[in-house]
Amino acid sequence: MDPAAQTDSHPGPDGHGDAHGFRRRGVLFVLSSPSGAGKSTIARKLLAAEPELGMSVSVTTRPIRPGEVDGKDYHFVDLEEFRRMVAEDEFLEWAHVFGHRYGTPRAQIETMLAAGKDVLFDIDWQGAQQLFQIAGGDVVRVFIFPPSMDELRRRLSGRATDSAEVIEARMARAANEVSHWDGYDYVLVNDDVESCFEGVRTILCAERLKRSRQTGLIGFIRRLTR
Ligand SMILES: Nc1ncnc2c1ncn2[C@@H]1O[C@H](COP(=O)(O)OP(=O)(O)OP(=O)(O)O)[C@@H](O)[C@H]1O
Ligand SMILES: Nc1nc2c(ncn2[C@@H]2O[C@H](COP(=O)(O)O)[C@@H](O)[C@H]2O)c(=O)[nH]1
Repeated sequence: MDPAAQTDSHPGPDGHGDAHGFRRRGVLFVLSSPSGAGKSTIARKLLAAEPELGMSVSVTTRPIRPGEVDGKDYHFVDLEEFRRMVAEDEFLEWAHVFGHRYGTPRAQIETMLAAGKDVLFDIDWQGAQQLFQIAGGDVVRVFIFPPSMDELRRRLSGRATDSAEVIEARMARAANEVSHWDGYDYVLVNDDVESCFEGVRTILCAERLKRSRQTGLIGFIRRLTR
């Protein structure tokens, strides 16, 4: 990634920052969990609630599921095209997950950051680690636990998008995914969708504030106290 895209301030509508005069840069916001714990569900709610947040749409060699839309849920490609993208260094990170390949295309992230957006990533622990290294540690990583492994299995079955064989493979990998939880900045349990969403949204808001630069703060305070 172009380091300038990652660290530059977004000038905001008045050229000096956001509506309050604060400069800020894009937050790289990662959600990981074992498959089926609910991160896509939380991600959808977060994107609907936060217009300044853009979604990183991954490229995958996995077959498309019923109901998925190419270009919205993923960019679905064959192995040859994925290999071409790797060879031409088009990925910020990529990994083997559940027998398929998944990668984050670099160009869309640069475009969103240049437009002043924060970026949401739904990626596994391998992707979170790679992104952390690329971004020099300036990544917010949230790990979502299911309430129990039985409930995880119920959710994977209830989603009705995968065969029994695929569900078993994902359950078999769940313990491994969970074992990486302590590499994350925040950990939440998705027992209830609404409260998990509120938790994730609170983390995003707090991290945005932490990164705010106070360039316009003095003027803002003067205007307030005039
Ligand atoms: N808190 C919850 N309570 C009950 N069901 C839930 C909850 N959160 C999500 N679900 C349901 O669980 C299923 C799996 O959720 P989702 O697809 O969001 O998981 P995921 O972590 O994104 O999975 P994957 O990694 O495979 O993409 C969906 O059918 C979703 O509606
Ligand atoms: N390292 C990456 N992991 C990714 C990426 N896109 C998705 N994922 C993760 O793969 C699994 C399976 O997803 P599914 O849609 O097949 O259920 C899940 O844990 C995702 O978070 C990526 O670009 N890089």
